[in-house]
Amino acid sequence: MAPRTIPIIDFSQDPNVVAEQVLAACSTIGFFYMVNHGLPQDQVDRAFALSKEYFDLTAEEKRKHLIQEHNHGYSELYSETLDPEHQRQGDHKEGFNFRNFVNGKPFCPLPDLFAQNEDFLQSFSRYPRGGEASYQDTVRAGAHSDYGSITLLFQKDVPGLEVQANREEWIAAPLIDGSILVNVGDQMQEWSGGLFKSTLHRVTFLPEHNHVDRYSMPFFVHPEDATPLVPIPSSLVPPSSIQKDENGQVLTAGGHLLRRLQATYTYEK
Ligand SMILES: O=C(O)CCC(=O)C(=O)O
Ligand SMILES: [Fe+2]
Repeated sequence: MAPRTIPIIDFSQDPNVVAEQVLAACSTIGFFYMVNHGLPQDQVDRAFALSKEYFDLTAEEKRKHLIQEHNHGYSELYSETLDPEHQRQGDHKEGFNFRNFVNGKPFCPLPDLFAQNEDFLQSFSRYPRGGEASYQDTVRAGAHSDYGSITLLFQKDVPGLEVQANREEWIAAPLIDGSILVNVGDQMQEWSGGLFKSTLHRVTFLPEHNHVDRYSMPFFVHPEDATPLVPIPSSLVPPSSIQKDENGQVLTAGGHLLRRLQATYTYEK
């Protein structure tokens, strides 16, 4: 049975205790808050300030770097639909995703603002205030699991994230000052033979969203595209079937990501 609240894990404890708590969280609810993690708050604040500065640019400026299949660039309001089976409309949020830097170089040319602040880049999302009245769903970012290994999420000012505990009940993921919310993604679930849970989560409209923009920064941790998604040898990892792609090959991290992006994004050429 997964806990009904998201556990808070103090990373300044004895590492063995931390490891036990991480194992318990990842194998039940698939989410935990990391506190005393050592990442200075002023760096987080600077990254949020950079994200605000970027989203405040004109639509024309932002559209110069529209996201394409390679998953790098700007996504406009409604262009991503995280839960295509249940949503009537795309997500009420805008975002900017970055691909891994290789040899210190970004995958594609960056907007000037980002090129001058490379140390602070991760995925940025903004959920603009208002809009619920004209929006057809009460959900702003559809229910989904993350596609990578783990995600480190920073939220600011207003909550809205919900996590599905026990595969049925939605529980709120409140803001906890100075914490990083960590969750297991699909790749980690595969590597652990299903021991670690890649849990559904979503963002819903809250009354305060009428007045306040909501910003979040998910840092999606991904391995090299060619990494196979096969269970790692461990006494804790149960034997499980290995996922294959359309060509009968073992599914890779990059293959899985591509599948998910194709199902959830509408790209403009
Ligand atoms: O904005 C949030 O709080 C979460 C967003 C999210 O789950 C995602 O972008 O994968
Ligand atoms: Fe997510």
